[in-house]
Amino acid sequence: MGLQEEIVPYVNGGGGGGPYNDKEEVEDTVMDVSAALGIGFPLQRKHVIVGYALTSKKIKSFLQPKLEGLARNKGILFVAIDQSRPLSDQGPFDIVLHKHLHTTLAFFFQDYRKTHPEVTVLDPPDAIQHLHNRQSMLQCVADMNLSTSYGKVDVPRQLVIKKDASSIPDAVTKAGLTLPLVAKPLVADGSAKSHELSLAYDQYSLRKLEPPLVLQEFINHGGVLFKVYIVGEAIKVVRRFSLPDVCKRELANNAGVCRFPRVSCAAASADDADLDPVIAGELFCSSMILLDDSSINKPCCVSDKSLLIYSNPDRASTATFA
Ligand SMILES: Nc1ncnc2c1ncn2[C@@H]1O[C@H](COP(=O)(O)OP(=O)(O)OP(=O)(O)O)[C@@H](O)[C@H]1O
Ligand SMILES: O=P(O)(O)O[C@H]1[C@H](O)[C@H](O)[C@H](OP(=O)(O)O)[C@@H](OP(=O)(O)O)[C@@H]1O
Repeated sequence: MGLQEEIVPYVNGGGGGGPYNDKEEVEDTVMDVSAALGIGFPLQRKHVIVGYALTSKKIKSFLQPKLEGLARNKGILFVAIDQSRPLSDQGPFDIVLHKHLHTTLAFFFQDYRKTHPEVTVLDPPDAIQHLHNRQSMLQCVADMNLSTSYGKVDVPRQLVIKKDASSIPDAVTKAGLTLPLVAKPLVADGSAKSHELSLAYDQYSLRKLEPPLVLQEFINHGGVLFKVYIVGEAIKVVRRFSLPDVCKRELANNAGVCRFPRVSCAAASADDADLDPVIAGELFCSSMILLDDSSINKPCCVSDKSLLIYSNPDRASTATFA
């Protein structure tokens, strides 16, 4: 069985909805990702050991038996890291993979990277610290100030409320934010609570929210967003259904703050959906899991945010990280 046959069922989760739908793309991406991680096929050595420190939730969703079996057939072994013990007492590892380290292990990581420079640590804790906060994580996008003839990359106007919910209405007025607003927990630590988002139609209802939080202006973007997965040179864009546009009439006829579910998850694939030509023509990335080249053995930036595409009156598109 070739690489493609082995990977596609897993990558598509058997029932579609995964980021890849085309066998060639799967193989190209696996090769690109392997090259980005310094894994050459056929493997130059007996096997590559990937140590992982993941939550049980992430292990369940990511490290599925099909992936482990496929990896093993290619000489790549996934080994769980004991998060209560120093990394140097474990291994040996060739690559270390983690997400949302708790402080003990983050401490072990810093020491481990000094004593094991030969090991590729993906997303070194000190390089992704700013991503655990919904204000600082978007700052790197705002600082890019990226604008071309095709359009610009932007972030929604937003306001951070650290405490005292009663002050929110006045703060929104003072900041000049336009309703509706998306309310998001300030902390983005991967917990279920960090994904509890709400849509506010009037600012006085905002008093009910629980700081610390970020209030973002809602950006109409045609109900579709784009997610980009990048590891080294490997790039994959998928389209996902998103929150529908909010028109003025809907805004006038609605009040309060409404919690909404996780709308753009893998099951909400819009890859085969008919897109508004204006949006479809301006392919930008959206919620991006960015593991740029610098993440391999160097400080890196991992971005995992929703990027919304909408067209300005001047026809140029704006890609907005949200
Ligand atoms: N400013 C915004 N304007 C319009 N829609 C938004 C905005 N911010 C978020 N959304 C909608 O809310 C969804 C979730 O937003 P976001 O990605 O910030 O939260 P999240 O919990 O990190 O999501 P996930 O981890 O599931 O990708 C987005 O997919 C998009 O549909
Ligand atoms: O659309 P996907 O499945 O890529 O969305 C991911 C999202 O990009 C983040 O990776 C989430 O991880 P956390 O921020 O750590 O929660 C994933 O959430 P999870 O609950 O499924 O792990 C999303 O699936």
